[in-house]
Amino acid sequence: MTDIAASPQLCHRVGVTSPSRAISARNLTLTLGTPAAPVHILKGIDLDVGVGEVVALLGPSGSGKSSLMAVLTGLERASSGSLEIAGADFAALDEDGLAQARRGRIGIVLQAFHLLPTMTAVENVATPMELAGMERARDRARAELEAVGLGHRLDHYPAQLSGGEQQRVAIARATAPRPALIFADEPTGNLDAATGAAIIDMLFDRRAETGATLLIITHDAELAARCTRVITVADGRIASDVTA
Ligand SMILES: Nc1ncnc2c1ncn2[C@@H]1O[C@H](COP(=O)(O)OP(=O)(O)OP(=O)(O)O)[C@@H](O)[C@H]1O
Repeated sequence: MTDIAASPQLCHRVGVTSPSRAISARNLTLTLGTPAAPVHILKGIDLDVGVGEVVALLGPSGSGKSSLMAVLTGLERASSGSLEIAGADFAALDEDGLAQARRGRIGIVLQAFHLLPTMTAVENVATPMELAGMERARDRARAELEAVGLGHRLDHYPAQLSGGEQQRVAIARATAPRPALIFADEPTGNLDAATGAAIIDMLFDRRAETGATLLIITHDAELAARCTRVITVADGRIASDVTA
């Protein structure tokens, strides 16, 4: 009998472990608002993203990019459709299940950093790993902060750091658990151009180092050009999908 676990190629084919697709979504919809006044935000999204792809998500304001990211990260439950993220069936999970599936699988970087103000840089990076029961969380947090050039800021609080430094902490927090996927929503939106460019270099470097799949929401055409694939969202649907 073939030992599936001992055959990575077969694992890929049968989808037992190490799925070759990071994202597989079929006919995803998201409707919010009230029953009397429903807002149809996502209107049937079909999307496959392979492991290691670097995808830019473009589209006009209000087109549904952040909502799509919220669904793909499990922060928001789709109203209908199927969704597999790094081998986990997100459509079948309840809130607790989604939270658990996110841990270690997904790293998120947002425009507004979202660091905890009462924790130092190393605590901000280590705490999610500690909560997820990962070993050596502090050591890993220190190493990741060193990798983003903040080895000299480990014990600083967010208020003692510049915007660019805070975003580097947020990147370290997202990448330290070695997630299969990193999602970034306009990660340079609060930074000046030079700092923003340095942050993107850092994010791309860390992604390359970890082999994660990266999906990044941006309005910046230059940044989109650095991605291997550009998806445009319009009115809750995928309007175009171009692989370089
Ligand atoms: N909780 C909610 N209830 C009702 N409508 C919502 C809710 N959240 C978002 N929307 C609407 O869904 C649409 C898509 O919003 P979303 O934030 O996903 O767009 P976006 O493409 O990310 O926009 P931007 O580029 O401006 O950030 C918008 O029209 C927004 O007003």
